Amino acid sequence: MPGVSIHGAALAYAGRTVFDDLDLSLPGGEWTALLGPSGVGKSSLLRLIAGLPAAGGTAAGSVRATDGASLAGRIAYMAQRDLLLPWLSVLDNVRLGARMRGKGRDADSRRVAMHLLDTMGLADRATDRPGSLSGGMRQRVALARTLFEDAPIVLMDEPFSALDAVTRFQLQEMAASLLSGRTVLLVTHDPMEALRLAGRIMILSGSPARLRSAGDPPALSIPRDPFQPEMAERAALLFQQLGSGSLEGAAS
Ligand SMILES: Nc1ncnc2c1ncn2[C@@H]1O[C@H](COP(=O)(O)OP(=O)(O)OP(=O)(O)O)[C@@H](O)[C@H]1O
Repeated sequence: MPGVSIHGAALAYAGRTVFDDLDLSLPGGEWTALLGPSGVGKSSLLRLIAGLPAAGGTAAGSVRATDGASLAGRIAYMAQRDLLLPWLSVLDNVRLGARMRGKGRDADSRRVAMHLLDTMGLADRATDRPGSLSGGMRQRVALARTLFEDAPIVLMDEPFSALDAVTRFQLQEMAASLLSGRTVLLVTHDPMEALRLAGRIMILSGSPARLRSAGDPPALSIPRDPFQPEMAERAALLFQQLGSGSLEGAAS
């Protein structure tokens, strides 16, 4: 599975530098979690890696796959907003990427999309329009759409944030299993979520923002059991690390 190497990432809006000269490597086949205070630039970094434009801003940097091949068509990106198309059914939203590539209407893709919706507990809403769904349901459809892409590299921006605690727990497990062995970058505000799912945890903080490692997560199998004592200890430390980071910009 290819990793991703980001070099010299920079972003500014109206002369204000959000980050510059950032380097980050996403090891192939592993989950990397990205934590940091609100507004520090996590979504922007994810968008830059996805090759999306910084509307109204100036972005730079190189993003390459470690196998040397093009990244085109190998990245699935789940944005913070679900971006569901209101005029399409839930089922057609899940297979939207394939439809846009001129596929996705065959029985096979219908079966895969229906299976994902079933896993998300939404099989009975397949023919509904997104407007009739709750925020958490919409987020599950967006997650199903991301998984449907079956891409080796997956970028997810707070994919579980709108879910109730029990559904979040279940979908974290499901995503860990379905995306095991993929190269994943997960933006989250939840330290325990990062600790459950990621092989590496990075913190983005300060202004301009800098990246630093939060250290190794506990040596437990993924998805890690949050009820293990070492997870609670590590989460407490991560809270401290995040707290100190969030004041860096204000102090400087
Ligand atoms: N289109 C834009 N025009 C001007 N500034 C922007 C624009 N988009 C983002 N920004 C600014 O860039 C900075 C980084 O935003 P970004 O959304 O990447 O942060 P974030 O860390 O993902 O925040 P959150 O955790 O709240 O989602 C913020 O200060 C934000 O105000």
